[in-house]
Amino acid sequence: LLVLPSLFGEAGGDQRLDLRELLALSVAAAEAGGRRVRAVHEAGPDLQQRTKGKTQEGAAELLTAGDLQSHRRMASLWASTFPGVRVISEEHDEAALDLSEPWDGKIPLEIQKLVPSGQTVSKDSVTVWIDPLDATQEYTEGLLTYVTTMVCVAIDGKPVIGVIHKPFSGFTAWALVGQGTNVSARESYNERSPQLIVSRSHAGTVRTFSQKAFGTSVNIIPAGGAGYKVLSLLNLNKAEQPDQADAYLHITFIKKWDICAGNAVLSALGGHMTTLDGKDIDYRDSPGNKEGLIASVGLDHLELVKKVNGLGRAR
Ligand SMILES: Nc1ncnc2c1ncn2[C@@H]1O[C@H](COP(=O)(O)O)[C@@H](OP(=O)(O)O)[C@H]1O
Ligand SMILES: [Mg+2]
Repeated sequence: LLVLPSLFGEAGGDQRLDLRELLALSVAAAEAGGRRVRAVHEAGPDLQQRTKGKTQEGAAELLTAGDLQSHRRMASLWASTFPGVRVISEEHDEAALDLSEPWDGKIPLEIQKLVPSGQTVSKDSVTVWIDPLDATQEYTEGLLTYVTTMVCVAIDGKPVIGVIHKPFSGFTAWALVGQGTNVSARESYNERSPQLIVSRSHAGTVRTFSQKAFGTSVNIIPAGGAGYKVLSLLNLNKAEQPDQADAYLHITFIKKWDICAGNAVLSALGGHMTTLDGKDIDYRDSPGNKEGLIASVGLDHLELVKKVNGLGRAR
């Protein structure tokens, strides 16, 4: 492990951020948040679950102590390490952030090997998206394999760093577009008749939609969590990732903290995550994405888009 003392105590003047440090902090934050998610579950059974609102489709949006504590830890790490960086988290917390436990500055060996240091970006170009607990619904149901914590760093609106961490297995997928990643795509995917992974709790009419796009015999795998569904497109063993799919399809509203990290991981592998009409998603601005989502790697993404575009989403 390498410690970077230069990281701390920099006076305000330096507005450049090192990409490798951003990646290592993203991993550290996702894992630290994951420890909170796990601790709350282990202390259970009371997750202090409550409803924070409703989705546009009328489903309850749940919040648990796991979401909140993970948010506090993840947001505090960012705030104490890179003050002033724009961070957008799914959760808010009026309580002051805890700046007493900053990032230790250690760059994991695996990252040191794959990503050279010294590449910097301007602080103003950065937007950090935090999902302190993806698949909250499934977390409350005890379906823990779906649960992830995610961090994404967008630069000028493009997803460049993605981290998806599974607190209950300890696995972390990370990627820095154009530089390195610890995950890979599978050798082949089924293009003619792709297995689609879709939401189990915010599906909308995705089943009918999929049949219109890919034929009535299309194979659909319902699963929780946007992070989990992206992992199902990768080359991971079955014990880690029970579901394996060829494409991820989502037709209802979704927020950018749910999808940015997965988008970065897929981009790093040469894959794509776009709206249903094939547009890239801009991660600079407002959190909502109303245009649906199709994600793939190792497939002709444009062909997929041709099948799902213009079908009328009936949301
Ligand atoms: N229609 C919708 N409106 C708001 N959020 C949605 C949504 N569909 C999915 N999401 C969010 O996207 C994530 C993945 O959804 P799903 O598991 O249904 O595929 C979940 O995030 P959180 O668990 O972080 O809230 C879920 O709340
Ligand atoms: Mg989420």
